[in-house]
Amino acid sequence: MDVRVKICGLTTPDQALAAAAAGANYIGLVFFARSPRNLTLVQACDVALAVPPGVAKVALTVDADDAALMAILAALPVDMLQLHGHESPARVAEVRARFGLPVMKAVGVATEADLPALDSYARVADQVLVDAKPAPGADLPGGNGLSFDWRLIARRRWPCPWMLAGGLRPDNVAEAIRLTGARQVDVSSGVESAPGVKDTEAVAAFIAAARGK
Ligand SMILES: O=C(O)c1ccccc1N[C@@H]1O[C@H](COP(=O)(O)O)[C@@H](O)[C@H]1O
Repeated sequence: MDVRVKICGLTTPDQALAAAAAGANYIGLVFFARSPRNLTLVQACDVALAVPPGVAKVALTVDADDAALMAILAALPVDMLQLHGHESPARVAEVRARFGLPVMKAVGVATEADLPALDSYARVADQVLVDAKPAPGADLPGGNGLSFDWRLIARRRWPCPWMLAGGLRPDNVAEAIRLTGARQVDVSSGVESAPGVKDTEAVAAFIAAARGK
C-alpha cells in the first residue's frame, strides 16, 4: 500500500489543489496566530472548499479551547482535528467525545524519555503524530523543519495509526520511512519556497519520494 502523505500549512486554494493533484491524502490548515501559515476562518474555508473529495482536511490547533474549536467547525468542513500543543490525554479524549471527529495528537520526540507519552496518547487518540520536540524557547511548537533521531522509534508500534513528521524533505523522506517503517508522513516547511508558501514542485517531489517513485 502507498505511503499516505499529509501536506500541512497550505495557505491558498491553489496550493491545496496542487497538493491534491500531486496525490496528497491529507491537507493541513493551521490555526495558530504565531505561525507564518496561520489562516483566518474565511481563508481556511476558501482553502478547504478547494480540496477535492477523498483528501482529508485536517484542522491544526494548539491548546485551543472549545469555543475556538467550535468556531472552526462552524466555518468550514473539517475531517480531522490535529492537537499540536500541550493537550493532556484527558483533553484529547474530551475533544474526541465533544466534537465527534477523529483526533490526531502530536507528540514531540527528542530522546528516549519522550516515548512513554506516545504510548499514553496512542490509547486515547485516533492517530498520533510523531514530531520533533521543539528546542526550548522555540516560537512554534511545530513547523520548524527540525527532525529527531529516527532510530528512536525504529521497530516501535502503537495501537493506533501514526504519522511521522519533523524536518522531512524530498531528499530525506525515503530514508526516514526506511528507518522508522512509517506508513504515513507529514511535512510543512520542507516543501516551501518561503515560510507559508508551498512549492508545487517540491510537494510533488516529496510525495513521489515518499512512495518510492
Ligand atoms: O506548520 C506550522 O506552522 C505549525 C505551527 C504550529 C504547530 C505545528 C505546525 N506544523 C506541524 O509541524 C509538523 C512538522 O513541521 P516541519 O515539516 O518540520 O516544518 C508539520 O508536519 C505540521 O503538522
